[in-house]
Amino acid sequence: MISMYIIDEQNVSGIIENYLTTTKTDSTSFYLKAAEHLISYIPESAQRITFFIDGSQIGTLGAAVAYLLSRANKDLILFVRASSLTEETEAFLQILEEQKAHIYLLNNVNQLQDLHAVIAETHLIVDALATLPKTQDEFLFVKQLIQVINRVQLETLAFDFPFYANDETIITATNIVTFIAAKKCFTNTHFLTAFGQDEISIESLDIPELYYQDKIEAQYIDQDDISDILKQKQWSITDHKYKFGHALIIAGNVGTIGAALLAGEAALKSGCGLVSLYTHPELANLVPLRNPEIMSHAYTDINNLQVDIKRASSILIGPGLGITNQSLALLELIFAQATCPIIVDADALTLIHKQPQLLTTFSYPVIFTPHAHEFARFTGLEIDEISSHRIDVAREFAKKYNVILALKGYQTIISDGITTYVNTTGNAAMASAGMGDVLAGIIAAMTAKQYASLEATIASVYLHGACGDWLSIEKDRVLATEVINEIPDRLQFLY
Ligand SMILES: NC(=O)C1=CN([C@@H]2O[C@H](COP(=O)(O)OP(=O)(O)OC[C@H]3O[C@@H](n4cnc5c(N)ncnc54)[C@H](O)[C@@H]3O)[C@@H](O)[C@H]2O)[C@@H](O)CC1
Ligand SMILES: Nc1ncnc2c1ncn2[C@@H]1O[C@H](COP(=O)(O)OP(=O)(O)O)[C@@H](O)[C@H]1O
Repeated sequence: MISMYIIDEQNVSGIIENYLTTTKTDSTSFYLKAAEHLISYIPESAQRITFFIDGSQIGTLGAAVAYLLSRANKDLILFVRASSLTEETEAFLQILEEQKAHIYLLNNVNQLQDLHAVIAETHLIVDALATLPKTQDEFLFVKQLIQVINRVQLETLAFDFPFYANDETIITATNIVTFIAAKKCFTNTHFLTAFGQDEISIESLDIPELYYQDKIEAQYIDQDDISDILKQKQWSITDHKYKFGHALIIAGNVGTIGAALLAGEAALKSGCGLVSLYTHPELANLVPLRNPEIMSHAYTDINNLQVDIKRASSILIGPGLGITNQSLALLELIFAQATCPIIVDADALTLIHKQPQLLTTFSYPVIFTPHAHEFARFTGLEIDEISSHRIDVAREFAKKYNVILALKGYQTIISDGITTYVNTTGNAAMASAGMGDVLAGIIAAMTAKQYASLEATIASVYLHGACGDWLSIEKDRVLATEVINEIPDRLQFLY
């Protein structure tokens, strides 16, 4: 990918227009130059091609490509969905008409009945539609249009993004060439389910970042970003364990001690110098049997806990903790006494929802790590609403509560309310019990090692997914403990 930035698909036309006006670039030359690049996405074997274009700048790019193809003697059918077109589109269409291309104005639902037969005769569909429906009538029309296009099951090249009516009705493109930067709709769960990253290419249109930097909504995280973060900390031969941080973990209950162990082990393997685990009194003595490096205590040992709260360089609360009054009291204690970053995970997220006043009093970084269900419970939003607007809901939540949010799932979104990142590692083989507990442990270690909280969260999410990706090369399913064992090698690789 040329650009790792993500912008709203609805801003592209405006960015192109602004660029052309500000730089006083001749617009026809601009579209023709772009079309010369775009033509390489049209398979040579496609002789008869259907174009769908509209009044947007994407539509103009479609018309410009059609114009070049007509000069290469391709047979073209253009369906134009617009009440008004750009001047350049009008000009391209006029020449295309003279060259005997078939051009139809698409504005009537009755036309859709015959559409299928016409498209089916062609070899390729180019979707250069970008103007989303504004009225209910337009919506119904567009929905039916997309259904007809999809029923033909032809190879389909989408310009900028596969046109959609709503989350369920998206043109099933086989290839996508997106302009300027990646698009926000690509992070929508429905879109992610329908398309793979491999199907998306980016064409910058030679528009410099200056013309869209105020429109950047988020950015994908790449390996270099993580290396840059990790390299900020260099260890010396004289370092002792406290230099590598002390993670305090409050986790586990009867039946879920595994969650506490997974978080603790993940923190250790992520390079934390010391892990203190406070857990259910009946279980504390079992912890060293599984992992002797972890210092274990009963969470009823409040005196020791208060000392550790002051000594810790990060505090993780929640994995397998249970939703009890005892857990709530521990959460309140942490929020009252912590002097370091706090990671709020799993059951602690559910508890904090009942005590929102806690979120008005803290003066240290707080990191929330919900999966979609936990986030829905916290925010009261429907899971569908979250899935469709992952960047927006994550950013708004982080801003509202002044926390760092990692909204987990495929392409985890991380935001501090100002800058938003989209993770590029991780896969469905990782969808197994305890995987979130491991991530929480990694974040606890990274924050304990004094990486800035946002950077620690980004690096942890990327590292966690990178372990899963590495393991899934040879396995269909990846266990949480396998990810833990992979951490040191992946960490070293990323440094
Ligand atoms: N070995 C262990 O001790 C384990 C303990 N765990 C702990 O068990 C407690 C409960 O965990 P959960 O919150 O996963 O509760 P559940 O596993 O009970 O899930 C609650 C609900 O969330 C839904 N859900 C889970 N993940 C989702 C996602 N990514 N998107 C949408 N819906 C989703 C489920 O369908 C379910 O309806 C936590 O404290 C957790 O840390 C789990 O991490 C599993 C492993
Ligand atoms: N399909 C997927 N693609 C990428 N990452 C995934 C996928 N499914 C799960 N994960 C990752 O695994 C972790 C699961 O966390 P969570 O749901 O809290 O699990 P648990 O409660 O069992 O510990 C998250 O970090 C999530 O991003």
